[in-house]
Amino acid sequence: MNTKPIIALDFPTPEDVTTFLSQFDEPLFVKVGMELYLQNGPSIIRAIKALGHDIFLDLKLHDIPNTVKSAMKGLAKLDIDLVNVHAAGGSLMMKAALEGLIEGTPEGKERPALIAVTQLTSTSEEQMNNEQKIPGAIFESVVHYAKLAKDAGLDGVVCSVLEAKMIEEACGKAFLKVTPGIRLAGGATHDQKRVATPQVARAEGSTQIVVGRAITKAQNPVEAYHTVAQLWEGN
Ligand SMILES: O=c1ccn([C@@H]2O[C@H](COP(=O)(O)O)[C@@H](O)[C@H]2O)c(=O)[nH]1
Repeated sequence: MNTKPIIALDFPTPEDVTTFLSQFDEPLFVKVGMELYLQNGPSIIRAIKALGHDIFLDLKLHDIPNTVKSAMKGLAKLDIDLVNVHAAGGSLMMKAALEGLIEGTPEGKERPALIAVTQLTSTSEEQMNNEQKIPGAIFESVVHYAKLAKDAGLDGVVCSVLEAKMIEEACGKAFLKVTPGIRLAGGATHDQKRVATPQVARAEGSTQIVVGRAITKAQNPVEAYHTVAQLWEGN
């Protein structure tokens, strides 16, 4: 799996994406989320892939197993590298997602990696306790979901940097720990609750970092990307 920082393309239109990507002269790893995909559909994936970039399709599927399986079967036909579901959908749903992905991947193509969202990085422990009615520390819930995802045969999870080391201990180094909530030191945290810098992400065992606004809203996005990449790579 590509280890470049994953840039979250949280834009509404293909024009926004083209304008943003045209500033870069290298292949990137980008994330297409709900905002972009739900307004533009599969054509946006084809357009980004034609430019030579790797794609994480971040749709966080969460439904009954049969529905998720069928949806994954369809998504597997797109040229994507990484896709996800919510671990809260349960073991049967995660297994069904994997089956759909395997069945839908065209012959001769590598199946996209499949990961599960544990607890969103915008969720605080207090919120989890009071709103989801899950008692205890948030890391316990995150590690529990990571183990469920591993047992269901998934390739990894989305978690915050703060839980990456514990997941590595529980699920192994090769299990993907994809961590959003990345900020440069002193940067605005916006709606994120469990944040860390790229340096801490590297030290804690994240396998991939996801960076949105710290790059896309920067005055000079290319410079911000290279700063993040250097800190992440330890240069
Ligand atoms: O737990 C999660 C899962 C997904 N995300 C997504 O990552 C980016 C983060 O954007 P920033 O601007 O760097 O905060 C965004 O697309 C989310 O949908 C997440 O943040 N947390």
